[in-house]
Amino acid sequence: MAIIEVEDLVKHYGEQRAANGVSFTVDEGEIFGILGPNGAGKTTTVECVEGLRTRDAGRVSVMGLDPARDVKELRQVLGIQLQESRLPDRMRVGEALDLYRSFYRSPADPGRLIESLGLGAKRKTPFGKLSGGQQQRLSIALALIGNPRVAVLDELTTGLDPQARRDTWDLIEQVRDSGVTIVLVTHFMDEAERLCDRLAVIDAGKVVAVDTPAGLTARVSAEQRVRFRPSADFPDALLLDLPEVAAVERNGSQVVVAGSGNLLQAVASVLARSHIVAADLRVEQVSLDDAFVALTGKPVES
Ligand SMILES: Nc1ncnc2c1ncn2[C@@H]1O[C@H](COP(=O)(O)OP(=O)(O)OP(=O)(O)O)[C@@H](O)[C@H]1O
Repeated sequence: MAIIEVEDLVKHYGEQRAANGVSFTVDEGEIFGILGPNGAGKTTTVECVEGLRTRDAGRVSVMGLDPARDVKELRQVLGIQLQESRLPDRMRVGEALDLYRSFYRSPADPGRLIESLGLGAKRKTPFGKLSGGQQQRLSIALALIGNPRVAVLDELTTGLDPQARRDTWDLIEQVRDSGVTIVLVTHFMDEAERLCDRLAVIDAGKVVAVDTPAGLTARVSAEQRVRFRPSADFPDALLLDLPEVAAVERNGSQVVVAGSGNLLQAVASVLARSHIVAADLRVEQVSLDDAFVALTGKPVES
C-alpha cells in the first residue's frame, strides 16, 4: 500500500526547474531510494515531501496528509535526517535527544534508541567529540526519536569511512525491519543496490525510471561480455555465427565478445571444438552503474 504519493510535482527557483513533473509512490515498509546526479532535483523533491519547501504545482500525500497544509501533523509521523545536520559542539548526546523528544506527542524511549544505534556509552559525550560515524548515527537517532512511520534520510553515508558506511547500512535495515518506511536520497550506486527495495532515478527534475535495482539493470539490456585470451588465432566469424553473439572486439591479445543468453557456454563450446584454449576467461554482467548511465546519459557521481 502506498504511504507516500507524489504526482506531477513542480518546483522552480526562478528559471531553474529543480522538480519538473516528478511522480512516484512509496510503499509502506520499503526502503525507497531517490538516486540521481548532483543538481538532479533530489533534495528539492524530498523537501517538498517533508513540508520544508512549498511546491509550485502537483500533488503530494504522506499518509493522507498534505505537507503544504498539514505540516504539524506531518512532523508527528515523518522523521527527517537533514543533509549535513550539525548540532552545537558542546551539546551532549543525551541533551540533544531530550530536546528533540520534547517536540513529539509519543516519542521513542531515548535509552533504547541510542542503545540500538550503538551510542549507549556516549550519552554524556558532547556532539563535537563524536566521530563522523557517531555523529551520523546520532542524526539518525534524532530522525527516529519521534517514533515516525516514515523516515527521510538525505546523503546518509557521505563522508563516512567504508566500515562506518557498512555499519550504517546494517542499521538502516534494522530500522526498516522494525516497521519504519524509509526514503533514502543518495548518489552512491553501491548504497542504492545494497539497501533499496525500489528506487526512482531522477535526472534534470524528472523521474526517468522507477524499479527494483535488479529490474533497472535488466531493463537496460540483457547484454553480457565475455573476455579471454585465445591460445591460437581464429576468424571473428567463428563466434559471430553463434546466435548468442552480437559483437566481437579485439583488444590487443584479448578478445571481447558481447551478447546475450547462454553466451559463455556457446563461446566456450565453439572454441573447444576448434581446439582453442581460452585463458583468463571472465564474464561481465551489466551493473546498476551501467543502467544509470544508459538512463541518464551520465555517470551518477559527477
Ligand atoms: N534555494 C535555491 N535557489 C535556487 N536554486 C536552487 C535552490 N536549491 C536548489 N537549487 C538548484 O536546483 C537544482 C536542483 O537542486 P537539488 O538540491 O534539489 O538537487 P540534488 O539532486 O539534491 O543535488 P545534490 O545531489 O547536489 O544535493 C540545482 O540546479 C540547484 O542548484
